[in-house]
Amino acid sequence: RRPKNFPPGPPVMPILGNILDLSLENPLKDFERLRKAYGNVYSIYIGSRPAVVINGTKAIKEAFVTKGSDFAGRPQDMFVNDVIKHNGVIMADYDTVWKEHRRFALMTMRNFGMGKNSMEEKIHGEIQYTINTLEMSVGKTLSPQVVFHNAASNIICQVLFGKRYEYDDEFIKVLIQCFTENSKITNGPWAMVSQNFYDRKKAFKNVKIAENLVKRVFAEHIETRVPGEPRDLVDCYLDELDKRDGDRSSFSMEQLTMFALDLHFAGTDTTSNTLLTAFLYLMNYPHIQERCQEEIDEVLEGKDQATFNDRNQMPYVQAVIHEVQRISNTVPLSVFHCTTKDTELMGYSIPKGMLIIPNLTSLLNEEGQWKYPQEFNPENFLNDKGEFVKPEAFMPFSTGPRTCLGEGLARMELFLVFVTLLRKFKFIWPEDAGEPDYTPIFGAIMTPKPYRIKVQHRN
Ligand code: HEM
Repeated sequence: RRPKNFPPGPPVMPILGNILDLSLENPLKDFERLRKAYGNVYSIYIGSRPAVVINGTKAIKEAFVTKGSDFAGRPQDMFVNDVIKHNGVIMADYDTVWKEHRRFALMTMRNFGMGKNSMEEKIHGEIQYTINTLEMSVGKTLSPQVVFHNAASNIICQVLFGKRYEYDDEFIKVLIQCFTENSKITNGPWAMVSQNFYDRKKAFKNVKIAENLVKRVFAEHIETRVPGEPRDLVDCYLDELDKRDGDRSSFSMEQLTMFALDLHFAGTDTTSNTLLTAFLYLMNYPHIQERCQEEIDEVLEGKDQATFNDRNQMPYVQAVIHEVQRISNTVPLSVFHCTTKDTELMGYSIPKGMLIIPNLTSLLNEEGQWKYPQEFNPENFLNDKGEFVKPEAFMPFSTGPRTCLGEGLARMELFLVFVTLLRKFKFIWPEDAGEPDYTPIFGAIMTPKPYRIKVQHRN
């Protein structure tokens, strides 16, 4: 039975809890059904473990902004915590390790954002490889999955390791295989219910392989670095290690390993799947693609390449990119949180250590927030004067102290890739491709179903 004043929810079965109330293939519709039945804050039992599901702008803001620190923990007793040996930043609890590493990552990425070797230049450098690949397919069709995945992976590799990798490079191939397998193992349908279902050995082995790979890159860095003259995030971390007192600092080579893997993992599939969604819709809404191209041509006339600042002169393009992010629902249930102390939410009592599921999907078509909640329509982000506006419910990166650490980088990537490719190419839905299927494949990160694109040069 639920404790007094605990959020309501469906009746609980012994051992299984509410697991039969949720489709294990895709529970998003069930979460919405339960929201309608029990309100924006409700509870479910995953096996014998209670969890509070938070829905809608008002409750999400109260939890993660107004009571940010109360809701900023991460569960520490899940299988994934063991697999990553409690290291890294994504699953770190609300503690000094998390605070110091988060601050370090934000500061380092900001510093690389400026100057000659800036983030913009790194992104443009990588886009050139994407353009070359597309050039080879002009007039033909190609599968864009690998192209966008490769681009997103290489941009984050440039930031972390100062280099890019060809897609068939052993380093990147094996690293991605380890991530993909472990995502399946730790997020699999029964993963939350019982650890007996996990392929535990395989998950630990994959982490070991990934760790050894990045450790080799660190060894190269240690050999070739000039202290105080960092080339990338790994060099910055090594400088930081020099400065800190080894015993009392939360920085260590062990932490660096999972930290780097975390950033690569978090920065690759998220951005590449958003780009995949963008091009899926642009091909099937050619009038939207053309209107973007008109605006891009006008603003960039006489310029070699776009800068991130150009977005301020492109309200329509901005609206389309934001609408793509809304519709793609890339991280549908955010990353699970955990309460750091006994607290209250919307009048309910929530004890310390409670598993919290932020249902970001509930914001996508929330009543009163969107002009056209059920359709792909950039008007959702434009006011009557055609100016770009961002409704409060737009939170694909979550909100509060744990909000996505890579938001700045992701937004810059999305804008520069989108604008540069649309300026150069026309993207066409192949004649023999049939009706597009917009329903994504459910996962911790949503993925559009595989599709092909036809590329043409613009006149
Ligand atoms: C379109 C792209 C992206 C989306 C939609 C996205 C979304 C999210 C979301 C929803 C969270 C969970 C926040 C929370 O727990 O409240 C998150 C966390 C995180 N993201 Fe992203 N992300 C994207 C790109 C990136 C990139 C490029 C990086 C790499 C630098 C990154 C690094 C992280 C990290 C490290 C966290 C954990 C933050 C923490 O626990 O303090 N993300 N992201």
